[in-house]
Amino acid sequence: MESWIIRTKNLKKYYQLGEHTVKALDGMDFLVREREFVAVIGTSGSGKSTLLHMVGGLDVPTEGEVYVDGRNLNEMNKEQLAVFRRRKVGFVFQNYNLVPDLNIYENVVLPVELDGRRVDREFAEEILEFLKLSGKKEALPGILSGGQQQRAAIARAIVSKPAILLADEPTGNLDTAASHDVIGLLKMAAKQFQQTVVLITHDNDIAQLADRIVRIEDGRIVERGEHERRPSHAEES
Ligand SMILES: Nc1ncnc2c1ncn2[C@@H]1O[C@H](COP(=O)(O)OP(=O)(O)OP(=O)(O)O)[C@@H](O)[C@H]1O
Repeated sequence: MESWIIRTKNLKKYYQLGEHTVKALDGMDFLVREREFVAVIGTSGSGKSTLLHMVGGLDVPTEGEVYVDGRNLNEMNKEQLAVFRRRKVGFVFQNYNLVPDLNIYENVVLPVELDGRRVDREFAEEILEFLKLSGKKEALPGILSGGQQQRAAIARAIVSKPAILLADEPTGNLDTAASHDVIGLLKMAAKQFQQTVVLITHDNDIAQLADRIVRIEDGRIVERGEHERRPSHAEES
């Protein structure tokens, strides 16, 4: 049996702008297997970010359902959703969102501390080493390159041991070499720490690094990429 860690059912998100209805998502059945690395591509305005926000519990749908790790997000209240976001999901955005006054180590462990949990120092060090940031622990974000800052943001997303990582154009501010470096490391880290990744990108070359590419247009999936290479665990099951 397939094991879907993310499953949306007839997902719709409509925005009313005066007389006009913007159908950002228009009946989307988006499926991701456990530990899969999926790239979502599509033109500007096709609904990619909206989809990611729904899956990450950052926004609520107009209609339809979102299941993550067997739980229906629609059935969660505000507090449950906040806990879900803190524990189940790691977000990586285009602009890194690092706190400028905290050093890299402090930035990376901040979400765990804010969640009132004990920091697993050894795990944090392991991730930093994995992402080639061991030498930058004491550095403030401002002196790091874009690629290093994004790797720190990825370390921060992974350190709370979420089941899924949601990355919205994480290479949008990086050059080609840094982009490939960051996504290559993200992929290896996700494998190492057994996480599922959904990556939004405009960049076809970057998308090729994923296990599967899903293409969306006008709030609908137009290509599921099922012919693409599957992750080894899915082949085994
Ligand atoms: N809060 C909002 N109010 C009104 N319309 C919105 C809102 N958020 C998104 N939209 C519209 O929904 C559609 C999908 O937006 P979305 O940001 O998901 O697209 P995208 O594929 O991520 O685009 P991009 O690649 O440019 O980031 C667009 O037409 C956008 O203008």
